[in-house]
Amino acid sequence: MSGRLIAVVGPSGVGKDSVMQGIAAASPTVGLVRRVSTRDAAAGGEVFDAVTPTRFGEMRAQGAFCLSWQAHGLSYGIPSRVLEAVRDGAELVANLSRSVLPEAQAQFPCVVVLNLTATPETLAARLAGRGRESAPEIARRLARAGYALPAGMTRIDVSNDGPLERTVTEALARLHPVRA
Ligand SMILES: Nc1ncnc2c1ncn2[C@@H]1O[C@H](COP(=O)(O)OP(=O)(O)O)[C@@H](O)[C@H]1O
Ligand SMILES: O=P(O)(O)OC[C@H]1O[C@H](OP(=O)(O)OP(=O)(O)O)[C@H](O)[C@@H]1O
Repeated sequence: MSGRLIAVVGPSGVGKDSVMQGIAAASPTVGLVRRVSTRDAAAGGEVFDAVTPTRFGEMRAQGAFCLSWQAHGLSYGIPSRVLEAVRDGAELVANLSRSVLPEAQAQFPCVVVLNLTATPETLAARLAGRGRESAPEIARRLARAGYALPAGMTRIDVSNDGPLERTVTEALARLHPVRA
């Protein structure tokens, strides 16, 4: 039986990486996808595989990614083995751009979108607190917060305005409902 990709999406600073890590830590059956990105390896935060833009282009040309996109002046890729693992039955959680959701739906046997939300005030405070981006870069990320999600996908909306543990508990309860 094929598995499922849990696509975690939402505006910059909403807590995608934090919630993904919480889900993987709390649920031994859910695996965490490690992205490839041209972001500086020393940037901190998310654990990812850092490559140069040239290497990223080579990898994409060689079919190393099942999904890839550009945002914030950076390139991001999901390794092709992720698609193979889901086809083989794995349940994996990945941080995706909202712009690649239709492509993810077309490629993967099953996708559920975990859409995280937070108020603009929360987003601004979290990005400033994270300290990974400059003030102009934070402003550009906040301007993208309202990016629309495609219709017609299985989607779970969860607020991450409150404590992280509460968000993780609610997300897991809705991803893995207990059947009587
Ligand atoms: N529920 C929460 N409460 C308080 N701080 C949070 C919460 N979720 C995430 N954060 C913090 O907010 C910042 C942005 O979180 P991050 O996971 O990097 O978001 P994203 O991946 O969506 O940009 C980080 O510093 C993180 O520790
Ligand atoms: O099209 P969007 O849905 O706006 O997403 C654009 C990009 O922003 C996020 O990247 P990244 O994790 O580098 O940034 P973030 O941690 O600030 O969200 C997300 O994972 C996408 O790669």
